[in-house]
Parts: sequence; structure tokens; C-alpha cells
Amino acid sequence: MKIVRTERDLRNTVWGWRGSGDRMVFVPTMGALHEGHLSLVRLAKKYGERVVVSIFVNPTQFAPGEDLDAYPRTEVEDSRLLEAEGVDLIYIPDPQTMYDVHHATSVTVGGVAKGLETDYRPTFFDGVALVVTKLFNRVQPDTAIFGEKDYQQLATIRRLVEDLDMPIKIIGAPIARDEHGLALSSRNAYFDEDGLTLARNLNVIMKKCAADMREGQHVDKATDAAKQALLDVGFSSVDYVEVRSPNSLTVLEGGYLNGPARVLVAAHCPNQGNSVRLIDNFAV
Ligand SMILES: Nc1ncnc2c1ncn2[C@@H]1O[C@H](COP(=O)(O)OP(=O)(O)OP(=O)(O)O)[C@@H](O)[C@H]1O
Ligand SMILES: CC(C)(CO)[C@@H](O)C(=O)[O-]
Ligand code: BAL
Repeated sequence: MKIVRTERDLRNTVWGWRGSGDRMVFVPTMGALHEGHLSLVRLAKKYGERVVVSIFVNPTQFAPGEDLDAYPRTEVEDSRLLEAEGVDLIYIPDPQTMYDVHHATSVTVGGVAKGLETDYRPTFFDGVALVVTKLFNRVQPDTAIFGEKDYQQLATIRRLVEDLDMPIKIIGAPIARDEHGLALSSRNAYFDEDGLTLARNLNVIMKKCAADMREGQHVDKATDAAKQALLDVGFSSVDYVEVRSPNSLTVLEGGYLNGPARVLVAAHCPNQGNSVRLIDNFAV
């Protein structure tokens, strides 16, 4: 397994593979890897001969006051895990070379990227779209894998690739959960024992919400009950519990579900005098 940090070293390696006809599958990450990331890597291996993973905590997707500095960084352990999975190359770009002092270009996705996360992290998807565009241009993969845990992000990347004619196949990977149903996330590392116990209520409450809607309960009633249940168990606030169509993420009219939908949640879980923002989503 190779670890490269410069654009030149990256291009030298991937051009060699391209020349020999190997298909390249790319898994972009922010590191602090867990089983969720490794499940993406395992899926990646089914789509091509070469797997590239990037590790980059992208400053442009963090707003001032968010956890850019605190975000866990575990490069040595990450490399060990990826080597054990048989990854071919890890790309760890230097932030200075990603965004030099002259950088002046933005990438904004509309439609699916509006609402939900954007109501609470207004510049988040601009940062994600920008860095993913740059990473795609550098790596030039045939296929890229993104987790359904970040469901709106996956929909945004699909839109980006379609709209900007990027010849890259986007694959969504199912959400990996712990034995209590909590979606794995690098930010779970912030939790102490009590925080983790509280966080594990999220999926239980949301599964009930999904089941109630499936059984014919009005969407507003089910989502309001889920918000209240989250607050009742001890969540400090709920950014949203919303039901959307599964692909375009449009708001569903009528109040009752008569086809596939997705219920998405973002809520703040108290932890050591602070709080950790969790996102999750479920098919209905
Ligand atoms: N539990 C999971 N199941 C499936 N995919 C996941 C899971 N967690 C993360 N991913 C995916 O891994 C990729 C890299 O995500 P990232 O490095 O931000 O990890 P993360 O655990 O989502 O971190 P964060 O705590 O920032 O949300 C993304 O495509 C993301 O959707
Ligand atoms: C896609 C991504 C790697 C862009 O920084 C990030 O948003 C993530 O890890 O989900
Ligand atoms: N997995 C999404 C990255 C972020 O929250 O910044």
C-alpha cells in the first residue's frame, strides 16, 4: 500500500494504473476510520481493481465555531486499518496545497443540497462540493463510494456529478451501525459512557417514527412525536426530523405516505457538559 501526499505522486501512480487498464474506485474520508468506512472500502473492491482512499479534514466544510480543530485525527491507526483491508493507495493532501492563497472558485449545488443540513450548516455543502470536485479531478476515479449515513451529502454528490458531466459512477453504501443500532461516526469518539448510552436512543426513536408512518400515521404526528421523544430522553435540541422522497429529497405532500420515503434526523446529544450533533436516516 502506498501513502502519497503530493498531487504529483498521486497522479504518477494513478496514471500508471489507468495505462494498464485497471478500474479505480475512490473512497473519500476525513479519517478517524471506523467499521463504517471499512464497509465502504470492502464495497469499493467489488467495483474495480484499485482502491484509493483519501484522508482530508476539509476546512471549507466547517463553519467558524464548528469542530475543525477538535476533529479526531488518527492517521497511523487509519493507515494500519486500510492496509489490512488491502487498499492500494492512501492520499493525504496537505491543506495548503488543496487551497492555496489564490484560491477563488466555489462550487454550489442547489435542489437536493437545500434545506435539511443546509438550514443548520449553511456553507457545509459548498465546502463538500468544492473538495469532492477537487479530489475527483486529482484522483480521476471510475467509481466513488459514499455512505448513506450522510444521505443528503450522497444525493448532493450524485447531482454534482450529473450536472457537471463528471464521468464517475457514484455508489451509495448502507449505514453501518453498532450493536445498539447507533450509526457509526467518527464523532462518536467524543462520547463518554453516559453520552453513548443516550445517543443510542436516537435510532430506537426514529425506527418507531418510521414504523408509525408505515402503518398509516400522519407524517406530522409521527415526526412531532419523535422530536418530543428525543427531548424527553435527554437530547438537548432537535434540528429536524423530516420526511422526504428518497431520491430528489423533495417534501412529500398529503401528510400520509403512499410510497417509498426517507425520514432524516439531526439532533444534539449532551455529552460532558457539551453536546455532539448526530445525524441519521431511515427508509420508510
Ligand atoms: N456508519 C456509516 N455507515 C456508512 N457509511 C458511513 C458511516 N459513517 C461514515 N460513512 C461514510 O464515510 C465517508 C466518510 O465520512 P467521514 O469521514 O465524514 O466519517 P463520519 O463517520 O461520517 O464522520 P462524521 O463524524 O464527520 O460524520 C462518507 O461517505 C460517509 O457517509
Ligand atoms: C465527502 C467528504 C470526505 C468531503 O470532505 C466528507 O464530507 C465526508 O467524509 O463525509
Ligand atoms: N460526514 C460528514 C462530514 C462532516 O460532518 O463534516
